[in-house]
Amino acid sequence: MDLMRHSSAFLLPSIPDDGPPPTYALVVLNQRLPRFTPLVWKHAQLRLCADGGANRVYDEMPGLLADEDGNDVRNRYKPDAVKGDMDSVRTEVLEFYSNLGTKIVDESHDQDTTDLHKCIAFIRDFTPDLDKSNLCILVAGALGGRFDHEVGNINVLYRFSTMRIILLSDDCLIHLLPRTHHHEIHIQSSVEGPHCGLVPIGTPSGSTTTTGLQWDLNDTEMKFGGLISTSNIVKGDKITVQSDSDLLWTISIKKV
Ligand SMILES: Nc1ncnc2c1ncn2[C@@H]1O[C@H](COP(=O)(O)OP(=O)(O)OP(=O)(O)O)[C@@H](O)[C@H]1O
Ligand SMILES: Cc1ncc(C[n+]2csc(CCO)c2C)c(N)n1
Repeated sequence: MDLMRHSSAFLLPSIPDDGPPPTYALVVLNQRLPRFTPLVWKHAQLRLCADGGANRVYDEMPGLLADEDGNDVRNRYKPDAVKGDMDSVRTEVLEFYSNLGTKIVDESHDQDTTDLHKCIAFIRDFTPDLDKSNLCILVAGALGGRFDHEVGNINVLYRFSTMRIILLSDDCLIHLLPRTHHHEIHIQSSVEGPHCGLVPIGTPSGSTTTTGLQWDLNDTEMKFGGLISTSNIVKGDKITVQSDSDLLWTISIKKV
């Protein structure tokens, strides 16, 4: 079985030169911007706002870069596209970015998929210039907030399970570990950990085996209603996971 490597290097000021770095794309959702949004914005080669996410960039980016001129920040942090059903983005914000050259994609006819879903499908299908050979999509503001939205955001990990997508908040990140691979998670201990979890959402896991955790699993069954691994602790700088089911990996983000 093939090995999949994971790293939160995008939270570091500069990405270490220890192998080919992923191409990052950023999707900003309609929640308070995580404090590291300007950093991941710089690492990303494509930046999208999901509907009301554009209001957040417009309203909050200047506050995250308080030592810079606010108007200058607004002009420099220009999304490549705003996409969604357009019921939350303000008209003045749409006009501001469209005058700067941002692509506006109105999909108000589709009331069956979320704005995040629409953004991921757009990245997959309509960005021919983006190198997708090692693409990692970062989603800012995906956690903490309305529970229906959080669950909808997690469901997007499953609907696009062959794409690398990382849900982010100020406090933690979540991504999928597909059962089709063995996994090696390289811990960036200056910015993440030690609290972590492995959660079998969707289907129970008959067997999961890990190394590098305080409470490692050894051919262990996990299911809702039984054991799931929450409040675990990373011990080493490398965690390995193999499972017969898709699992969610979550790790805390440090307030540095
Ligand atoms: N409170 C929240 N918690 C988590 N994610 C959120 C939250 N609010 C918005 N989002 C995410 O941001 C995206 C865009 O948000 P927006 O408010 O524009 O959506 P919406 O479709 O108008 O939502 P609704 O009509 O259900 O309030 C959503 O699709 C969702 O992924
Ligand atoms: C069974 C079912 N439940 C909820 C919705 C509503 N909904 C889901 S995604 C979305 C778009 C949000 O921007 C809306 C309105 C639906 N269509 N079908």
